[in-house]
Amino acid sequence: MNSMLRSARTLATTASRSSILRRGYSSESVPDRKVAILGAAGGIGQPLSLLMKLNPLVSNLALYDIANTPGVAADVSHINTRSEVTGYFGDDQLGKALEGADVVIIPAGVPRKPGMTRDDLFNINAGIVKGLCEAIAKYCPHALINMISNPVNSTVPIAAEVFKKAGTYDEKRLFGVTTLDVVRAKTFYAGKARVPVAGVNVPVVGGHAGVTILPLFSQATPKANVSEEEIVALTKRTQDGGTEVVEAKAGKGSATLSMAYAGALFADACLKGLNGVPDVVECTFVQSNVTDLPFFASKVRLGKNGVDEVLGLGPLSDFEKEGLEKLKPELLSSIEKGIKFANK
Ligand SMILES: NC(=O)c1ccc[n+]([C@@H]2O[C@H](COP(=O)([O-])OP(=O)(O)OC[C@H]3O[C@@H](n4cnc5c(N)ncnc54)[C@H](O)[C@@H]3O)[C@@H](O)[C@H]2O)c1
Ligand SMILES: O=C(O)C[C@H](O)C(=O)O
Repeated sequence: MNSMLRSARTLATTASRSSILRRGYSSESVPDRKVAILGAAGGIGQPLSLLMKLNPLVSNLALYDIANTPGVAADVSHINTRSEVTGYFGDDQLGKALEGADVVIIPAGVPRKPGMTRDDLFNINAGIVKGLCEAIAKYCPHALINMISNPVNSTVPIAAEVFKKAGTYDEKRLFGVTTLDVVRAKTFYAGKARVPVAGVNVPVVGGHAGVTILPLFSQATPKANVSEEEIVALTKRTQDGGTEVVEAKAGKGSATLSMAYAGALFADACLKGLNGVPDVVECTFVQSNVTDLPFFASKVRLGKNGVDEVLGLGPLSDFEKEGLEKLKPELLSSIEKGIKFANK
């Protein structure tokens, strides 16, 4: 029995070491990193907590929610990976959850039901995000913020305004998580192009709601014989991906598992950037000069201070150019709605 336990322990240690080595580190050089998840007991929060517990770049995992985090934290903490896990709940414990955090991931807030748009979540989620960002400004003003709560097109501008008021705003550290759009675009493209999904890349730009989600299939790799008609259908399916899940869940919420996966990918990219791993590039919704809109999702190089460089759009097809012009009014109005709310 003892020898069985020993081999299991050796396997876990070897797995964790080799995954660190795969990420470009020597096993001695991985710095301590604290990640806080706000909304950790929710549909996204729980599987995201699990995935972040499996990430060897995390040394301290703080799980915060208004309730139920002690159970989630106790459960996840038994997994034999690197990070220490602590559960926090209620306003009184928010400061402790945030103190010293390098990355704060925010999936707190209500999800959609069939028939709703993401903007229909604004009235509840805007207040939740505002309150959480006020606490972030106080307890971990230098953390990288990964905003998942919808409507992302408005919650990111709300966060920016809260940080500006507190005097802590750094545009390099605030990210709207649009990785799920990229994950979907890759999956749908691989299916149509009949290529192995593992090697597929598709940038997705714009925002994170309906037509503001603009996948750039003209830049998808590997190149494949996909007709214009199929590109139109792939674009629509990517834009409606969230709604597809909301309808399939029929009142029981929106994407949680694929979102947890996407959120974990993006947080991992942020941690790698912080740790100085070169050439970490992800699409994300950030303060931007790429278009005339103040916030825009595009490829971003991540570095030791968060955003290292916001990359341009590259060549667009006529269909994508048209999509870009179409998305601007809606995206601008969602951004302005967020800014107005934060300043009222
Ligand atoms: N960015 C994206 O691509 C993407 C994808 C999927 C879902 N979402 C959004 O993520 C959000 C969460 O979705 P879900 O399915 O996990 O919802 P959920 O209702 O299952 O979980 C939300 C959690 O947030 C918690 N919460 C509420 N107020 C809080 C506060 N003030 N502080 C801390 N926690 C608080 C709740 O207690 C709950 O546990 C929704 O707004 C949803 O639209 C975004
Ligand atoms: O669609 C939603 O409401 C959730 C999320 O934004 C998604 O894209 O799945």
